[in-house]
Amino acid sequence: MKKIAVFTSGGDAPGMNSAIRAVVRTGIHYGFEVIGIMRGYQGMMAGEYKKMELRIVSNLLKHGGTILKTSRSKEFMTDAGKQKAADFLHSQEIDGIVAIGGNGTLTGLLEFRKFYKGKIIALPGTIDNDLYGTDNTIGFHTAVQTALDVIDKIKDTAASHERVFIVEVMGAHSGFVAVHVGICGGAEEILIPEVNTSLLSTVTHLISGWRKGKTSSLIVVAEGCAEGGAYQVLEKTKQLDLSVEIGSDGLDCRAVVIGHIQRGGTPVYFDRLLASKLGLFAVEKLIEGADNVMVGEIDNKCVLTPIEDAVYKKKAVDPFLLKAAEILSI
Ligand SMILES: Nc1ncnc2c1ncn2[C@@H]1O[C@H](COP(=O)(O)OP(=O)(O)O)[C@@H](O)[C@H]1O
Ligand SMILES: O=P(O)(O)OC[C@H]1O[C@](O)(COP(=O)(O)O)[C@@H](O)[C@@H]1O
Repeated sequence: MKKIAVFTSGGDAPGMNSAIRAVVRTGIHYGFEVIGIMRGYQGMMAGEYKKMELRIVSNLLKHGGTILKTSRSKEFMTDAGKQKAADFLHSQEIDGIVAIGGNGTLTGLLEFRKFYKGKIIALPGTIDNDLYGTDNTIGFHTAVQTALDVIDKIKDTAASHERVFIVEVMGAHSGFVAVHVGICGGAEEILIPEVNTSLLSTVTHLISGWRKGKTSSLIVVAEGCAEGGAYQVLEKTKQLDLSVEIGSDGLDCRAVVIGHIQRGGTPVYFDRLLASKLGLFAVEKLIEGADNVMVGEIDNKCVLTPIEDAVYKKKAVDPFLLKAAEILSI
């Protein structure tokens, strides 16, 4: 093995740059040529790349986003697209690829295996933390901290106006961000895709808190929860008949969608450290012959998991955290 390629794909996540830096520096340290493919699978099909030198990755640790850019590509989902991408890698004599991305990127790698002859290794880069085989994904901690900073501000207004705020965080299919943000932001209720909750019981629980002296409340909603996003939850709440519980005035509710702010910004130390460790580990394992695996960290140890398991095995939200969220918000 002489030449490896690194790329970022799918939703960007803070810490991806630290991962690129670690892959490039480890590769060069062990005497490899490292190239950076631009714009994920899109750039791989178009043959867009640059040779990565040591100093290209200088001063990167503190920057959000990804210097290699990223994309979501429909063409790569076709066999013709994957063949084009493999032809490019074969023409450049690339012996192994290091992919940094989320669930979709890794699903793409499983398909790509049939087309590309070299070795394939993946790093978990997504704010969603929804990959099996790692306790945390690169970007998750920063996204949680960013959402929490917003919620701390919103809670000032909630307290001053004695309001209910329904705040939507990212997570189309998973509630990791919502649960962590909810516990740390002191949410009365957390709605996530993994748990079916009735809105009536959510609001009834909220009102029981007001009866015990609360004068403001926070509901954290993951964007993909069954009741919909924050604005849908707000509309449905308005339609509930709460006159018996709280009189004719109802609840004074507002909805906020935090959105893509959660994907950007300076990575917190945890994401830089995780990305640095996993980037180094990935290249070392690639050199040793690892293939079709994702690197991750479980109980502080770097581990390998087949990409198939990382994608298809379900990482569950910790039931202890759900219990903590419920008990600590009474
Ligand atoms: N089943 C699939 N087959 C081939 N490529 C896929 C498949 N699923 C996803 N991809 C590729 O991976 C890209 C990134 O996936 P996406 O879900 O958008 O982001 P993420 O990796 O952050 O979850 C997609 O735009 C697509 O090109
Ligand atoms: O950037 P887009 O296309 O609006 O994507 C939004 C989605 O990306 C995420 O932020 C991250 O998900 P992925 O890393 O799996 O792409 C999701 O939480 C959200 O649903």
